[in-house]
Formats: sequence, C-alpha cells, structure tokens
Amino acid sequence: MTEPETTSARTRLTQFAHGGGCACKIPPGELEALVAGLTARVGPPRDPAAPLLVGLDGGGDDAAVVSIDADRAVVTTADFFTPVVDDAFDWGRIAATNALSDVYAMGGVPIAAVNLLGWPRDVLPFELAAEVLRGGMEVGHGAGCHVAGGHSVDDPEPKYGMSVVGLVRPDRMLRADAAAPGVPLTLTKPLGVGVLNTRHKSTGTVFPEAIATMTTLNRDASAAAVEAGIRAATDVTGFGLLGHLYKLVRASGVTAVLDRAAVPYLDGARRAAEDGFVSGGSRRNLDWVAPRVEFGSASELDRLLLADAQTSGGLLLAGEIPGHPVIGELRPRGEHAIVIR
Ligand SMILES: Nc1ncnc2c1ncn2[C@@H]1O[C@H](COP(=O)(O)OP(=O)(O)OP(=O)(O)O)[C@@H](O)[C@H]1O
Ligand SMILES: [Mg+2]
Repeated sequence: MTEPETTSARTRLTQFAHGGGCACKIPPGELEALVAGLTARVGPPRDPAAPLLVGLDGGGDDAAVVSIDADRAVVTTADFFTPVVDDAFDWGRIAATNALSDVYAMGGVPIAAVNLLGWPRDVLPFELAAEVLRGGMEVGHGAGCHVAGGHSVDDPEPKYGMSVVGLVRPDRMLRADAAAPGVPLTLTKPLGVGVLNTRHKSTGTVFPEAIATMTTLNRDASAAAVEAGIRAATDVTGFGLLGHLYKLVRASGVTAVLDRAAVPYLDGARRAAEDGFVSGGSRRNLDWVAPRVEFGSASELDRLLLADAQTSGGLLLAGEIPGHPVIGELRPRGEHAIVIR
C-alpha cells in the first residue's frame, strides 16, 4: 500500500500553483492602471482618524504610513503569494520574511502580523499548512514581531502571506520619492532567486543559497540605512531590480546610472537564465521598463537578469551602508530614467 503524500519532502508544493512567489504579482503596468485614480474616484476619507503620510500618490510606496504623533507613525502592509519552493516550512519562512520586508523598506520596525492563508483543503493535507504557518511564525517571532491571528480560506491554489503593522519615526522614514541626485545606489541582496526558483519549480533541484537569501530579514540593512541618514529606499521584489529602480527614480524625479558589472548575483543564476528558466513575470518586467532604459551594450540575457522577478529580495538604497555593494549612482533626471553602463 502506498502512503499518502503528507510530508513536505514528498509533496512538491510548487506544482499546485501556476506561478510562484512574487513572480505571480500582477504586472506593474496593469497594477498601476488598476490602482490609478482609485482615490480620485472615491475621494479622501471623511474626518480621517489620523493623517496619511504615505499613500498611493505617485505609484505608491512599499507600505502605507499614518502619523500618530511627532515621533511615531504606523506602517501597514500586506503580502501573500503562491508557493515559491516545494518545502512547506521554507515557503512559510520566505513569505513571512517578504511580508516583513515592506516595513523595513520604509525604515520601520514590525510589531504585529496576522497570517493570510488560502488552502486547497481537498487536495493538500493540513499538516502542510501547519508547517507553512510554523515557518511564518518562526520568522515573525525571530524579528520581534507578534504573529497573533490571521484569516484562512479554501482556495484552488495554496497562498500564504501576512498583513504586517510596524512603527517608524516619521523624520527617519525611507521613502521611494525622496531620492536625491549625487548619491550612490546600494543593493543589499544578490539577484537571481527568480531564475533559480523557476528552475526549482521545473526540476525540483533545491538551491540552498537562494533559500538562505530569501529568508534573510532586511532588518539589519534597514537599521543601517536609517542610521546612515539615508532617506530613500525600496525593496526589490516581483518587478525585479529594473522595475523597482524605475519606480524609485520616477517617484523621485532623478535618473539612475546602473553599473552592470557591480550587480551581485547568486551562483547559478546566469546559468539558469541561459538554460531558459526565465519566468513570464520577468519578461513582462523588462517589457514595462524597456522604453525608459538606455541599455548600452547589455545583452538580452543581461537585461532579463536585471529584470528577474525577485521574491523576498534586498533593499535598494539611495545611499551607502557598510558591507553591501554600490551598484550605481543617482543623477539629475536626464533623457532616460535608467542608464546601464
Ligand atoms: N489591490 C490594491 N489596492 C490598492 N492599492 C494596491 C493594490 N495592490 C497594490 N497596491 C498598491 O500599489 C503599489 C505597488 O504595489 P506593490 O505590491 O508592487 O508594492 P509592494 O507592497 O512594495 O510590493 P512588494 O510586497 O512586492 O515589495 C503599492 O503602493 C501598493 O500598496
Ligand atoms: Mg515593496
């Protein structure tokens, strides 16, 4: 008699979803068209309980921020996606690390999170869901953030993430629209998890280095950036380095010069791209930014790698912090939003 596949070692979670991780985000152009004008159509809240510091203006930021008093503001964000790796516990850890990241990308500290779970209860055992939730809670608690509730629905595809609330000092916030010309650009995690995850979904090969980077909190990088007096940042996720860089320079009215050779990659990333493991999301990212980019001598493969859809990627900082590579610089706005050299 064959045993039911009840363990994460036997069940390939990535096979239960059409896409994986942040690569399953709605493409940037389509999302902006959907969200644009939302507040214009509905208007502001009546008698708001607290002033909004960061909302949907200018294409939005990593999280919404509402003022409490001169020293404190509340950061709020939500993130969930389909399985990015086959192992349930790792997927939970990755999704939670990614959900917390948007608070760190604002320069904040997460204080409370609630789980968002979609589960195909007729297809996958709840033991696996429990492993996903355990992974998420371990990450949240490791970050000093309460994981204290959630919401769960029956869903044809498994989905997991969190809604996270954090605190930030308003005068030390990291905003996407606050980047000034004349400062270096720093990236705090290597690229390439998109192509490696696509290879993993297709072949089952596990890439421990990719899992390690996706489960590394952006907490320390965020604290270092705030400490260094940096004012502008975002996290690099589903729209890839080029997509998120474009959003940052557009919101700030500057041009980025990107040093292609200085951009760090995980081992095996280029090989995975050469072997064709490029997600549709990464191709759509490249299509979206291409009209705004001067690519220089960058090959098609280089371009795809720079647009590779990341899951739980690093912080992109308008400034420099110790221990992380400078990948370019910001200049006054020129003909192109991004110049690759
Ligand atoms: N359904 C929605 N309704 C209103 N605003 C949305 C919706 N989906 C996304 N947004 C907003 O659009 C902007 C871009 O969304 P996106 O998900 O790319 O940001 P993000 O949370 O930083 O992404 P990531 O979690 O991958 O870092 C954000 O300001 C986000 O709040
Ligand atoms: Mg973000």
